[in-house]
Amino acid sequence: MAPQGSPAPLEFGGPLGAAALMLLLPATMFHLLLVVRSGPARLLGPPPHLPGLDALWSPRALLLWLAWLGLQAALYLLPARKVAEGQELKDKSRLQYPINGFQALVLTAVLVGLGVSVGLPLGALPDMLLPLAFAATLIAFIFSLLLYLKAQVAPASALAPGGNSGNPVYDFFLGRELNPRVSFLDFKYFCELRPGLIGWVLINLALLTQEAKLRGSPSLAMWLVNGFQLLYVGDALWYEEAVLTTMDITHDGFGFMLVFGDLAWVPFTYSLQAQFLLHHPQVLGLPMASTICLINAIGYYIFRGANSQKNTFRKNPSDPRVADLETISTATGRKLLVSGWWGMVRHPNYLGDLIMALAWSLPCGVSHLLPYFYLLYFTALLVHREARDERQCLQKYGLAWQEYCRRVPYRILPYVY
Ligand SMILES: NC(=O)C1=CN([C@@H]2O[C@H](COP(=O)(O)OP(=O)(O)OC[C@H]3O[C@@H](n4cnc5c(N)ncnc54)[C@H](OP(=O)(O)O)[C@@H]3O)[C@@H](O)[C@H]2O)C=CC1
Ligand SMILES: CC(C)CCC[C@@H](C)[C@H]1CC=C2C3=C(CC[C@@]21C)[C@@]1(C)CC[C@H](O)C[C@@H]1CC3
Repeated sequence: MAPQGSPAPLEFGGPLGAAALMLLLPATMFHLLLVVRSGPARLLGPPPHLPGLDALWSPRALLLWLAWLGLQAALYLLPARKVAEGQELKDKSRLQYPINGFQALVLTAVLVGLGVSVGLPLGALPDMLLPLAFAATLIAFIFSLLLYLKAQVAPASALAPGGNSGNPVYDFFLGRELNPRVSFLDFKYFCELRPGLIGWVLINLALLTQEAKLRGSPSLAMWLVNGFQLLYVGDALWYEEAVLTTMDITHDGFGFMLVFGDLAWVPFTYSLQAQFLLHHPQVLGLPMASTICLINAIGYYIFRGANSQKNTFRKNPSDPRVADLETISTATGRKLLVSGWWGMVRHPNYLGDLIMALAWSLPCGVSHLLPYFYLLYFTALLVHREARDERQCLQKYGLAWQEYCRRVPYRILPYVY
């Protein structure tokens, strides 16, 4: 299907950038998985050894990851407490999405609990991370290829604004179809929240279990990392409906970037701090632990406050919780908040998220840079994402957006950026 209308500007450095990222992202993930278990655990040093194919390839790991995807897909298809409508599409239709992500998290916890009580060796998972990550990467490449082929027969109205440049490498990376689905199973929405996010907290739990086995009990640092990240994932699934308005769902196609990000990058690199703690135990005193909890609480307060304020406002601007906030009118009929959290900086939710990212690394001490990888990567991701969002908002809201930028000059960090 030929791309329609004026071509969207190329992002991520065009085809060359896309090709480089397709190599760099898996390479970085494997580098992290290898160095985290090495003695020096140097983020920038070479890995202790290069694994042979026998260390990477395991049919058992592939089957396990496929079974995991199958289980999460089955939980997705269970009756939901609510069915939400997505944003209006090019053809004026709206897709329907089940809101049962939190239910999937709870049911997974129950199933894992039952499994462990009858001898499921959860503690064996940390030793399988390398072959599991390899299986997830293979699945990501094959799945992205199938999605690319599926898009060849999709109607033009189903294609994403980006990801249809005509260059196969670029389009494979960004994704051609906006909302690929088979019947009620929406692949992008499913992958964004379920297998990766729930897989991440399950890997964390396995690392905690293994630490308890090795050292008698989990360390305070491991409890904090598990608790903070469980709160983050639980929150994402509780407020699942909010993901329907993110640029990933409304703007980006579903290609290698998101498929790999959701299925491999999130579970295997976002669990880096817990992996680090298993191999490099840290002693954490109560005063430091309390300070870190306070930092996480402040981050969460800003993150949740900002996200909820915008979501409430977008759902119903006359809701008493947001009705008093100052706004700017736009030509589209929608308004922009210019006081409250969104009057402080233009992306207060990113600020809260970054503060939490800091709190997740601090339990790992300050002797290594490696556990701070997430904070560094996430800062780069959010700065880039903020710039992409601003471009899209300028296109959508024109002068009103310029006025908003004038009234709220800082993007993420007040008086700094
Ligand atoms: N852990 C991770 O890896 C990641 C986490 N995140 C988190 O996910 C959450 C969602 O982030 P993201 O999808 O990037 O986008 P946002 O939730 O920040 O949404 C941006 C959109 O909000 C609307 N908006 C912007 N300014 C205003 C305003 N002043 N008043 C009203 N509406 C406004 C615009 O859409 P419109 O006007 O059309 O409503 C804009 O496109 C964030 O908390 C982020 O930190 C994001 C990426 C990765
Ligand atoms: C591998 C690449 C560098 C980029 C991959 C990006 C993805 C990992 C992220 C893109 C947007 C995401 C969002 C979330 C998780 C990470 C990805 C998939 C959340 C679900 C995290 C929890 C928040 O509450 C909502 C987020 C929405 C966006």
